[in-house]
Amino acid sequence: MNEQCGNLRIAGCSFSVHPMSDQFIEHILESLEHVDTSKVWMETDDVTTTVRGRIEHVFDVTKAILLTIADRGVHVAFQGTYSIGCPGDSSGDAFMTESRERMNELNSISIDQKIAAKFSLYPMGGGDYMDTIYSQIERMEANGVDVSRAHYSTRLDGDTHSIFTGLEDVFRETEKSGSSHTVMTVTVSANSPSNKEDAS
Ligand SMILES: Cc1ncc(C[n+]2csc(CCO)c2C)c(N)n1
Repeated sequence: MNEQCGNLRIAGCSFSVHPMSDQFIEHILESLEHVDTSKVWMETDDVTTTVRGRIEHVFDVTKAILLTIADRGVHVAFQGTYSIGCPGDSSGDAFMTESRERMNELNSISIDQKIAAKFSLYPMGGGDYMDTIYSQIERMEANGVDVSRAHYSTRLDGDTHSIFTGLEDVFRETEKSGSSHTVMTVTVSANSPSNKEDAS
């Protein structure tokens, strides 16, 4: 049954995946095809794919696309810009009435994939933005993610599910803390040959 969510704001992510493989076209197109995107507005062009809708579906779909490619063992980079607070157009708004059940979590959860990530949070239009950023970085540590400092971003090492749960929590909490427009950029590397643990 669909819920009415009139007071929810539309979230979105514009993202690219870059599989380091001669078969990059197949990896990109097949992952976009394989993942259930029925609960988000979606558009793909030669640079990015944009998904828009409820926060849970935006994170569910982006995580599932990354995992679909990484699960094939290919080295893949992901870059995403998540945003909430920009007024949506009517075609995207229609997806805000979708129910909360995530369409890809059952498949995704069976995939065990370590990743390295860096994220940057930009809470705009409300309160002390540095306080918000520092408290959200602390929240990440509570999720069992290995958190370390980096220039202009925070590095996260760990399991894909812990990291994406943490990123979604950070995004939701920043929104709740009064930021009128929140932007979060996320860069991920999976199956990198230069991964410290694998390289010996
Ligand atoms: C998620 C995601 N969406 C779009 C592109 C852009 N792109 C680059 S190659 C290719 C397939 C052949 O056209 C596409 C769609 C991307 N890299 N990742």
